[in-house]
Amino acid sequence: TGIATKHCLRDPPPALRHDGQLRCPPPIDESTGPKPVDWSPWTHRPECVESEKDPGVKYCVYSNSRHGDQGISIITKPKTAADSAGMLNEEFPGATHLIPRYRATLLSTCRPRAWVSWLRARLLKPRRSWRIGRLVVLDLSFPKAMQKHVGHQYLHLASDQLADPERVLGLGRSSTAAVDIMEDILGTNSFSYTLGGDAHMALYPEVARINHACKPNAFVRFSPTSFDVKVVAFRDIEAGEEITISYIPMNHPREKRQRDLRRWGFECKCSLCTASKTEIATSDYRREKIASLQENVMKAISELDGTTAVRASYDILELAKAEDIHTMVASQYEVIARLFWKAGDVETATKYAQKSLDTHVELGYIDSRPDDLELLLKDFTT
Ligand SMILES: C[S@@+](CC[C@H](N)C(=O)[O-])C[C@H]1O[C@@H](n2cnc3c(N)ncnc32)[C@H](O)[C@@H]1O
Repeated sequence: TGIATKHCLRDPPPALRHDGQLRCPPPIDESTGPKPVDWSPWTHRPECVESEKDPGVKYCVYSNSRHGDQGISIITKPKTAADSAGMLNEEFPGATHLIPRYRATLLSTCRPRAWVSWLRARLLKPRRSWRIGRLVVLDLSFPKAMQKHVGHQYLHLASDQLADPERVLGLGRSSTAAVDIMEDILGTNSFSYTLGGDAHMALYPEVARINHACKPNAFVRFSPTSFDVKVVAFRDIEAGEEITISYIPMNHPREKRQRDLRRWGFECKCSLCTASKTEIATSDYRREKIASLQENVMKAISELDGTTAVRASYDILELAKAEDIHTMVASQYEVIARLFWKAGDVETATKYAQKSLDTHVELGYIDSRPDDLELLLKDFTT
């Protein structure tokens, strides 16, 4: 049932602030009441529908059209919305790397539906990022729980309640199966996103403008505490160079990457996929070798053959470096650390654990915290 938000204390005196009951809980469904009600933190009355397949399970559209500059709409279960409402008040921590002037450049050069590199950098340094928020978030179980036309109706409502629905409607569309424009836009442009522990899809209209490359120069980092995302540069991106991200895991050979991307509705034309035959063969050779060495590591671990596991892991590390798969380099340091830890060599394990953390921080994947190493080593023992 709904909660009458009018009667709760919006700004309790400091002495009472510890008592959560006195605060306004976020309204969770459409039955809160028809009259002037403070829907805070939502700007619209949440519209809800019961699952066809699972009676009793409800999904609602929650919108705040003033969040950021484009608003936010979330289609999810009431509990997830209530639990995550606090994220609306948060910003991505560590905002020191922002390059605000990017916004103007990005928006003015926007060319919908063009594959050509519309998104160009002025100059982006490694670990420098540009912060973006405002989106549509959709619980992945929602489309399966609804009749198609009901699902589409709620998707349209979610888009209509944003500050500028045109920003969503102007996005590229490439699905062959979708029957509805919003379904196509979400399928073409959204990311997997976890909210309240459940799988969701998230659409960030600005990130959606970034093309895929199999050797990208940037990646998207999601905030754990807010709805913001950052686009972080892996390396210096020159003025005029296109900003690219990878839509898929970065360590696969060309054929597998093309297969995966066809599911997104396109044939990849990035520089790696269109390189010379020799370059593609060289890259595929290394990536296939990484995959077979990973199998060797697993086999050696199951046979308690630490020496073989460590040797194969070093080989993977070198191949990942040669292929510029930065994320794999960082995680491979951790694999090596864990193998040494298992073998009882705490000193070497600690050295590689630190290298893994440093590489993640250098890449901008994580922000450095004083207890990082301690926490990682603790994880080795559990
Ligand atoms: C998320 S959108 C990217 C932005 C889009 N190019 C735009 O201008 O709005 C994904 C679509 O961009 C195109 N695209 C992205 N990366 C590509 C690539 N590496 N090769 C070919 N097409 C690509 C495909 O049409 C794909 O369906």
